[in-house]
Amino acid sequence: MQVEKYLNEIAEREGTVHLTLIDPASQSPEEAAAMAFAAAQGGTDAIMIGGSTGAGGVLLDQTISKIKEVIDLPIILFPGSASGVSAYADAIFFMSLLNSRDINYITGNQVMGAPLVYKSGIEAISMAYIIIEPGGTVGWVGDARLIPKNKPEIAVAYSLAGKYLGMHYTYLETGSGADGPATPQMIASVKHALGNNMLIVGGGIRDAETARKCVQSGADMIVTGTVVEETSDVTGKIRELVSAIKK
Ligand SMILES: CC(C)=CCC/C(C)=C/CC/C(C)=C/CC/C(C)=C/COP(=O)(O)OP(=O)(O)O
Ligand SMILES: O=P(O)(O)OC[C@@H](O)CO
Ligand SMILES: [Mg+2]
Repeated sequence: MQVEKYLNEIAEREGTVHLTLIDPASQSPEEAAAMAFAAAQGGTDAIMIGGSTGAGGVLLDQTISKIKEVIDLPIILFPGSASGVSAYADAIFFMSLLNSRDINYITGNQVMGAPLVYKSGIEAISMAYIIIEPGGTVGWVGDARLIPKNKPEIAVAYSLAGKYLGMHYTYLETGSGADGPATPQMIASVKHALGNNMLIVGGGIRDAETARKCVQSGADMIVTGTVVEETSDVTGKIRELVSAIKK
């Protein structure tokens, strides 16, 4: 429970958690380590590692070990499949894509990955993963029945189902590189239904204003990936986002 406790305590103390997503397929392990170092300087709380395509094996392990050489922040796996499990990480978002049509994303990869998580001793953090329009690559890969962005009640129903199944975290995802995150109305409705359960929001968050709106609507944690990959000043960008969302 160490990493989950760490995140929940930050949410409690500072109002919000900032997570930086690094895709091991997008750059070399050394470049990933430089990004993670810069993100840590900017005040991010933890690093998420994953991608919807080709994010496993030696490259994943090396990326995590290089990052661990330069920072002390928790490294949390964000797996696109069972091959996204690595013993080098501290924890894994052990998620089920609740609105997938494909059983492999609901329980299949989890069954293949669970023994690896058990053997490696990394911490599993249970999470309901819910994909909203437009959904991006992850929506396509995960064969999600995308939730229309103007239908908060459907997102609420999925979030409650996840909570009643015992999942501690709920992730509202619009897809990496989306035009924006879930609407304030959807975030507010879902958080209201979840109560104390943690709500993560990600997809298309690029600036302080958008991040702040998510948090004011009820997000407990904000994920940014693309903006960090694209900026030339990672520390400055993270600092901008972090100072917008923390109290
Ligand atoms: C718990 C275990 C072992 C597996 C879970 C498997 C599930 C449910 C996967 C959900 C569907 C999926 C493909 C998720 C990928 C999550 C992810 C890492 C998305 C973001 O990746 P980016 O690399 O930013 O996006 P692109 O792929 O678009 O670049
Ligand atoms: O790359 P971005 O758009 O920041 O999205 C992050 C995350 O929600 C993707 O899983
Ligand atoms: Mg990617």
